[in-house]
Amino acid sequence: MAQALAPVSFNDSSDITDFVLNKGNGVKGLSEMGLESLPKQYIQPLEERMCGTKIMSHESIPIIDMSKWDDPKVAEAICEAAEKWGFFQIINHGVPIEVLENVKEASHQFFRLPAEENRKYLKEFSPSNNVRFGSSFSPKAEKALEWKDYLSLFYVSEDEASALWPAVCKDQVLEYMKRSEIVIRKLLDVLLKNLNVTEIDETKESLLMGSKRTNINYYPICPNPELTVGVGRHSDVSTLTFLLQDDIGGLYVRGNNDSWIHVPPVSGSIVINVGDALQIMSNGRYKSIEHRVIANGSNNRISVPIFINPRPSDKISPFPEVLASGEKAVYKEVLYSDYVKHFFRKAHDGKKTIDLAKIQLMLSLSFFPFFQVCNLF
Ligand SMILES: COc1cc(/C=C/C(=O)SCCNC(=O)CCNC(=O)[C@H](O)C(C)(C)COP(=O)(O)OP(=O)(O)OC[C@H]2O[C@@H](n3cnc4c(N)ncnc43)[C@H](O)[C@@H]2OP(=O)(O)O)ccc1O
Ligand SMILES: O=C(O)CCC(=O)C(=O)O
Ligand SMILES: [Fe+2]
Repeated sequence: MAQALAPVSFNDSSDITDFVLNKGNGVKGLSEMGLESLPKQYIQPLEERMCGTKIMSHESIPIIDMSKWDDPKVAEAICEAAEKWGFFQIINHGVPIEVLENVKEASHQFFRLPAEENRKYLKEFSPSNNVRFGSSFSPKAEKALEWKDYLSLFYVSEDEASALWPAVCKDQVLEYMKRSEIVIRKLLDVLLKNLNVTEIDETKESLLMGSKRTNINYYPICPNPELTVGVGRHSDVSTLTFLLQDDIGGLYVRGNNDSWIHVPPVSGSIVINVGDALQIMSNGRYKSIEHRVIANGSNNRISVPIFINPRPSDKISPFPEVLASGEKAVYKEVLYSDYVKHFFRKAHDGKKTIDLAKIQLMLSLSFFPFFQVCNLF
């Protein structure tokens, strides 16, 4: 049962920000007050709303059955999906359904806690930088806030997680992460073989899956879902993202020609998507595709992504094996923690984060005779 909130009235918009972000009520607190209309901070500009966009209802991202894992057709389907779509769903992946159900239930338990409990994990109060409760994405940088609360758990060790993660969900999240590991290794193995990387040594293991972060996203019922977003357009900064969603739906992936494609909930499935780090390491062969989540007027929604990342101290760049045939590097070397900080310090802005790593074509003006002539005047 949701906690009944004491009546709160807001005099101005800074009261709402304080209630949601500083007091730790989240948008969940706003939603449970039964607001009749969306506070103005959450109203997105027209171009960021879903209405008016082209939705390709007859298209869908691939669904890949992993039960016949050794079948070369499965590997082929995975690589093709990562190249063409950057997104696919997997079924019969080997993570027990019970583990998935338990993590969804534990996520609801966390978001059923009173605000005083959740508040303990706000950046200012959290016992560790590795556990963080928040709302929206980057509130200080955003012109319009997003209708989402989250708990973000950076994995360091079982001991640290046992000591610091919230008691209502730590065991279930740890089990989910442990069981997903084998599937993630299989996927990376296949994707890397296709790039002529036949051995994942210690260095590559760190670059591909040296750190893991699990987020629990909570999208409460919204009074005017058409005016806002759950999560704005972005690509993930991970190597791969392993995403569990519940049965509500609302995740959209960018398709061709400015269109959007829904990722329908499929019972027992996991959504896999390529992140920017793998796009960089594969020199653009695998694509991290823009995606977003709409707000919902009648149901609360939960999703639980595991972001598989390089270590913060790793320097990422295209793998030598990918460039061995003479292919030109499209991306330069970047320190992964710099890359992630750049992502977190701005509002969601589609695929712009990766510009940080792009090698810019320097056209020296003096190279062209025409400009040399102009320079004379
Ligand atoms: C929240 O909504 C989201 C999230 C996402 C996430 C998509 C991903 O792909 S997450 C995978 C990211 N990779 C990693 O976490 C592994 C590497 N980690 C690191 O490099 C570092 O741990 C770090 C994340 C860069 C933090 O380093 P630290 O030195 O501790 O830096 P800070 O100063 O604390 O943070 C910098 C800046 O980022 C903000 N921030 C930090 N962690 C989070 C977090 N978990 N969630 C949200 N924001 C975070 C922090 O507030 C700082 O900003 P300030 O303005 O406060 O200075 C996709 C879509 C979503 O909607
Ligand atoms: O909630 C979802 O389905 C996707 C969330 C997402 O894109 C993210 O957390 O990076
Ligand atoms: Fe995402």
